[in-house]
Amino acid sequence: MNPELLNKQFGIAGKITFQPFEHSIAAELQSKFATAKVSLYGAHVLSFIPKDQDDVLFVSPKAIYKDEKAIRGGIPVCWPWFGPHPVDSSLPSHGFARISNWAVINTSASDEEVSIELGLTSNAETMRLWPYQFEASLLIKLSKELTVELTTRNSDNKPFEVSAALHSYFNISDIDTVTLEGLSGVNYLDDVTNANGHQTAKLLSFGQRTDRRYRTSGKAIIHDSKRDISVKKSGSGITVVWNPGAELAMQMGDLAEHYKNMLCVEAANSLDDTIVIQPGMSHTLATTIS
Ligand SMILES: O=P(O)(O)OC[C@H]1O[C@H](O)[C@H](O)[C@@H](O)[C@@H]1O
Repeated sequence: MNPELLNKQFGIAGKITFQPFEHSIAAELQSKFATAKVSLYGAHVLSFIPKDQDDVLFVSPKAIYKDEKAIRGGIPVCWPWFGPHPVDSSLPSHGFARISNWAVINTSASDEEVSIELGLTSNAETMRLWPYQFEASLLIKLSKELTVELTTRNSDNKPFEVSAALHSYFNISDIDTVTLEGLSGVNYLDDVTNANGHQTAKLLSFGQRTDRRYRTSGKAIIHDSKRDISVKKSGSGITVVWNPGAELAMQMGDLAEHYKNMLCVEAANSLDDTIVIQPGMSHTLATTIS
């Protein structure tokens, strides 16, 4: 598909247009309240800009745009596994959705909301990486809020297991001063120390490498000096909180010093919230950002 054909088939005047973007194509969405940009490579939301605000999402100025590489920032779709593959570490980290080209399935627009649905279906290449027939879709709805819904449908004749994350990178003023609310009283697995923990403080602060999987389905609020960002979710029993900290970030060519301006708060299915999907059934993991 090229942008002209996509504009003909799915473009909506003044609301949705398709443009060439790096090695792929991006959809630009414009609602009454905000704009958003979505790359078809990875079904990757790259920006969410409410009127008169800065981008709510962070994309690294050092992000690398090429096939087989995930874009550093925005909302990578980690699927059908989160983190390293459970048994074969040679397979792509965080699955293959974020390094696959997705198709446009549908677009729609009303006075209040603009939406686009992207799809990824099993094929010879995905069967090599993950031997199941599936239909995945990512529905992106832009109104005052941004909602992203990842639906996995099992179109095979045997059950399969999925872990996943909507790995949202938020644009923040300074990792040393930002705080995160909503995790108090929640148990977590600390992936830096590999130890279990329990959050007692009302606000979580950073300033060092943080990589935790919190066992919660509740909402979180980022308190930044310039605004609050609310991260709601559904179909998710795990919230991943990640910032690599200075030392690790400096080893990441596509991030480096820009780690200071990002915080990941991710609606996820992982650990004992890994989802088993029976043939013909589906599961939806969703996040709403405002
Ligand atoms: O570098 P990536 O493959 O995009 O992964 C980035 C990060 O994703 C998640 O937040 C994990 O919890 C981290 O352990 C990981 O480092």
